[in-house]
Parts: sequence; structure tokens; C-alpha cells
Amino acid sequence: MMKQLLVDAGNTRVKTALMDADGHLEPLFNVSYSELKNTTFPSDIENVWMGAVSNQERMALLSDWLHQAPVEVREVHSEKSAFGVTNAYEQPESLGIDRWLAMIGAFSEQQRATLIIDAGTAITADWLDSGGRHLGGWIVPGVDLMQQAVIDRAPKVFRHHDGSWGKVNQLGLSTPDGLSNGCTNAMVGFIRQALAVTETELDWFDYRIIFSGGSTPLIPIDLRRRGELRTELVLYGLARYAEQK
Ligand SMILES: Nc1ncnc2c1ncn2[C@@H]1O[C@H](COP(=O)(O)OP(=O)(O)OP(=O)(O)O)[C@@H](O)[C@H]1O
Ligand SMILES: CC(C)(CO)[C@@H](O)C(=O)NCCC(=O)O
Ligand SMILES: [K+]
Repeated sequence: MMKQLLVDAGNTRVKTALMDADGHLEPLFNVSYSELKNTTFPSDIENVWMGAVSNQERMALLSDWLHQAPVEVREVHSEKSAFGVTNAYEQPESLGIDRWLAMIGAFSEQQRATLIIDAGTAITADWLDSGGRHLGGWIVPGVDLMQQAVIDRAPKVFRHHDGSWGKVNQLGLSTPDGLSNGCTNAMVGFIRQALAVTETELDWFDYRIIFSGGSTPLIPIDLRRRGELRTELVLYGLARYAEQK
């Protein structure tokens, strides 16, 4: 049976899923761009549906991989409105496609006020009201980028070689610990502030919180319990586009 290949091309990693004729999704892989060349292209693919935010160099790696098979690649772009969701941006197409697709994925599951936090290369927050209106969002550097930004400008600041991640509620007793714990807590503070603004400025109390992205393991458990972990949400949004055709 022919399938659709769904591709979420992030800034760090490529995430994919297969969709069958009944619309069922099956996760396929989540790899870095450099790992793509060692990844087998799936058989029986009818079309590829892609949402991409990455740079030219990474897109060239992805394009080489996709062109192993004679399949059509349909790239999806952010729109003014689709599937009941309305984009808050004055220039709707400039909203990151990953953010747009995550909102479509969330809203197609539950028509509820929703806050989506995606903690990957960058960290984003997006607010979607119960009528499907995107109210806007925030963008900050991800935990890794925050650390790198300091290292790039401050010659005496360095990080752990093993790439270990920071700990919440621990004070750093060395440069790399101070840096990683500090940046992890900056992310946690961002999330807590997003919840505070939701409750004090928007007056939402009964709302859905969704977490996704590679840094979600760093979110403290009390906070994580308030929401749902949904790393495949972008692919789920992409499935709405793929189903339509
Ligand atoms: N084990 C880990 N613990 C904490 N943070 C991590 C871990 N692995 C990756 N990250 C963070 O997540 C970022 C990349 O996230 P990930 O690899 O999940 O891609 P992603 O969330 O899909 O992001 P993108 O969509 O931008 O590719 C890294 O830059 C780093 O900040
Ligand atoms: C913010 C990121 C990098 C998050 O992955 C992505 O959604 C993006 O490149 N967005 C474009 C700018 C915007 O969303 O306003
Ligand atoms: K992402």
C-alpha cells in the first residue's frame, strides 16, 4: 500500500513519519542532518509532505536524501488561516512552519485554549485560543544556543566536553556547571513566565499546555505534569495537509 512520507525539517534534526491511506501515522526516524545519508529511504512512498525551517546547507542534505526516490515533494508554508486556525502575524508566511503546523496539530485534536512550548534549537511559545485564533508567540535561543552565545563572546567561559545538560535548582560551582545550570534555568523561567502571562494577562485558567522538542527532559517534573509531551505534533499538523489531497 502506498504511503505519504511526512518530514519536519528543524534547525538541528529531521523528524519523519509515514501516513497510510487511512490517515494513520507511524513514526519513522528522528536524526541529525549528517545522519541522513545513513538512513534508508522508505519504500512505497506516494508523496512527500514537508515543513522546513532549516538553512540552505542542511536543506541541500535533505534534498539529496529525498531525491533518491522519484517522488514529488510538497512543501507546506504558513498561511493566514487553515483547518480552523488563524495566524496572528501581519505577514502570515513569516511565522515558522513548525509553529504553524504544531498549532494545526493541536487544534485538530482539541478545540481548546492552548499554549505550545517547543524547546529545541530555539524555544518558542505560541498561544492559541479556543476559537483557533493564534494570539502570537515568543522566540528565545534554545539551551544549547544560550550557552554557545556566552562562549562565543566571553573567552573565559567554557562548557563541559561531554555536552552534559544543566540541572534545575543546583548552583554551579564551576564555569561549565554555572553555564549549563544557568541556561537550563533560563528556559524553565521562560516557561514559568509564559504560564504566568497566560493566567494574569489572558485570564485563561482552563487551558491545554503542550511541550515538545529535544530539551523537554530538562523541564522540571512539576511543570511537565501540568502539560502533555507531544514531540510529534508538527508531523501531526503536516498530516492534516497530506489528508486533504
Ligand atoms: N539530551 C538533551 N538534553 C537537553 N537538551 C537537549 C538534549 N538534546 C538536545 N537538546 C537541545 O535541543 C536542541 C535540539 O533539539 P532537538 O535535537 O530535539 O531538535 P528539535 O527539538 O527537533 O529542534 P529543531 O526542530 O530545531 O531541529 C539542542 O540544540 C539542545 O539545546
Ligand atoms: C523560531 C524557529 C527557529 C523555531 O524552530 C522557527 O519557527 C523559525 O525559523 N521561525 C521563523 C520566524 C518566526 O516564526 O517568527
Ligand atoms: K522544532
